[in-house]
Amino acid sequence: MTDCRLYLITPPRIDLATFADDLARALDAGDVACLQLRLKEAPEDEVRRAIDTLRPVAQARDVAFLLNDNAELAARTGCDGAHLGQEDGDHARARQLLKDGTLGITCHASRHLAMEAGELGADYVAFGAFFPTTTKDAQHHAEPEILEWWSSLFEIPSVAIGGITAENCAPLVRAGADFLAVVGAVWSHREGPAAGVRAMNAAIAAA
Ligand SMILES: Cc1ncc(COP(=O)(O)OP(=O)(O)O)c(N)n1
Ligand SMILES: Cc1nc(C(=O)O)sc1CCOP(=O)(O)O
Ligand SMILES: [Mg+2]
Repeated sequence: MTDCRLYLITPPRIDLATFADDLARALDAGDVACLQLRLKEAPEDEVRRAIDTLRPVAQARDVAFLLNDNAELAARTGCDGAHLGQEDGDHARARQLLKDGTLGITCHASRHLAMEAGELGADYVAFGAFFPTTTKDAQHHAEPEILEWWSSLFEIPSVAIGGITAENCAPLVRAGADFLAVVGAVWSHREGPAAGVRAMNAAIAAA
């Protein structure tokens, strides 16, 4: 029995009028540990409206609501935390702003970046991209060995990301990933997002 859980990320662009219902159906379909709001290129007022609409949907289901890229806005709007990349500002300042909230940090395929993130108090470190992805232009490639190495030495949870699907995720679960972060595997699932959540949970359990 694995402790690995699903970490859901929104598509980069959403239609807020319909997305809240889609999200509720997806979260009701199976276990989801957290939802990251990742609206690339949206102006701040649009991100705020999305937070106001989607945060209650997630939090009512005990799904942690994390904001991509902006720890200050996350702290001001009742989010449970933020996910920051290496180019997303001062991580130490973000740790202060978020107080007890969750801070996740992108570490690509770098042991050095992961140890740095752990030292400044990250709640999880994210490695990727493990597989080709069309969701973003990923510049780094990670192998499952980095998950094995990390989990053998550190207690801080790891997140695996990048092109992960129900079909290819087993080696990442077996290598010790604590969370699998996905966009396409859920939102582009051929039978819809709820089926995507069910398929990911079944694959994690079977790994
Ligand atoms: C869980 C998780 N891991 C990695 C990323 C990538 O973050 P970043 O490098 O800042 O890239 P963008 O998401 O901002 O394009 C993530 N968002 N979530
Ligand atoms: C947002 C993101 N970050 C990545 C990284 O490698 O840091 S890969 C990625 C895209 C994840 O989407 P999908 O599950 O559709 O591949
Ligand atoms: Mg970022």
